[in-house]
Amino acid sequence: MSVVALVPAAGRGVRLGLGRPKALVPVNGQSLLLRAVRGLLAAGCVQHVVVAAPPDQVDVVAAELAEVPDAHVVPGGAERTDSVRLALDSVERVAPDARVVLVHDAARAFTPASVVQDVVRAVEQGAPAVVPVLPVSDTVKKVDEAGNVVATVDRAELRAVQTPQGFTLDVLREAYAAADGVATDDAGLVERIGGTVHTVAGHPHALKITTAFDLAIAESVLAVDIPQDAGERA
Ligand SMILES: Nc1ccn([C@@H]2O[C@H](COP(=O)(O)OP(=O)(O)OP(=O)(O)O)[C@@H](O)[C@H]2O)c(=O)n1
Ligand SMILES: C[C@](O)(CO)[C@H](O)COP(=O)(O)O
Repeated sequence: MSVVALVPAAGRGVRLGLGRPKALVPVNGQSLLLRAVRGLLAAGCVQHVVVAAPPDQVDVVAAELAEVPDAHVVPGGAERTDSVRLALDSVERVAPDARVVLVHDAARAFTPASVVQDVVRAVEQGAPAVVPVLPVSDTVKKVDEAGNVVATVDRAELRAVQTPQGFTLDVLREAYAAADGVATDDAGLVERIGGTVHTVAGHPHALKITTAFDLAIAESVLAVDIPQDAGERA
């Protein structure tokens, strides 16, 4: 039985604003996608990777991953959920012995190996769905359409959710089969079918590179040779 990781990498990177898919943006000479895929395989518990590429850039992405024999590339879709679904559809062909599946954003290219290992371990120990989380450090307020504060939310009950998210293959397939529309994360689809989603500690280095500021952080801090688990975990 093996572990397969699905890597949605078909986004356009609009908020980053570099005019190219974010996954192909290099940090210190290595693309976010290559870093994310190498990071998954280096964790030692993932055997197969399926990357969802922008449909018009499948060849470019395949060339980017040419040196990674365990990575397969499929065309992605219009929304992240569509891209994950298309990658999931290929698992039977690419990794027929897989029983555990991770879904990991290419944009979280600096995720430490320990987070990948903790998520896989939790699924293998019996959790049907697992997400890495961090506590929320800001005060969080709910606002109305006019921008006025309606309530202050108790942040002790809140967590910011990262990837990789881990699932038994059966549960993720069931969640996607039942999915009506998109979700901002894959565990959300498991919640919709009444599944229990377990949490493990995330890591600040697993941030999602979304804006130019995030990229600057990666270029100045994360891409240097730091111990994988340096920094605070939840
Ligand atoms: N249709 C899409 C949209 C997003 N993603 C992937 O989902 C992850 C998280 O998405 P996000 O950070 O929002 O990336 P983008 O969609 O590229 O960002 P933007 O909204 O700024 O264009 C990224 O690895 C992205 O490539 C995807 O595979 N398919
Ligand atoms: C899946 C995710 O990374 C969990 O935090 C996040 O929801 C992706 O969000 P985006 O809407 O694709 O930026």
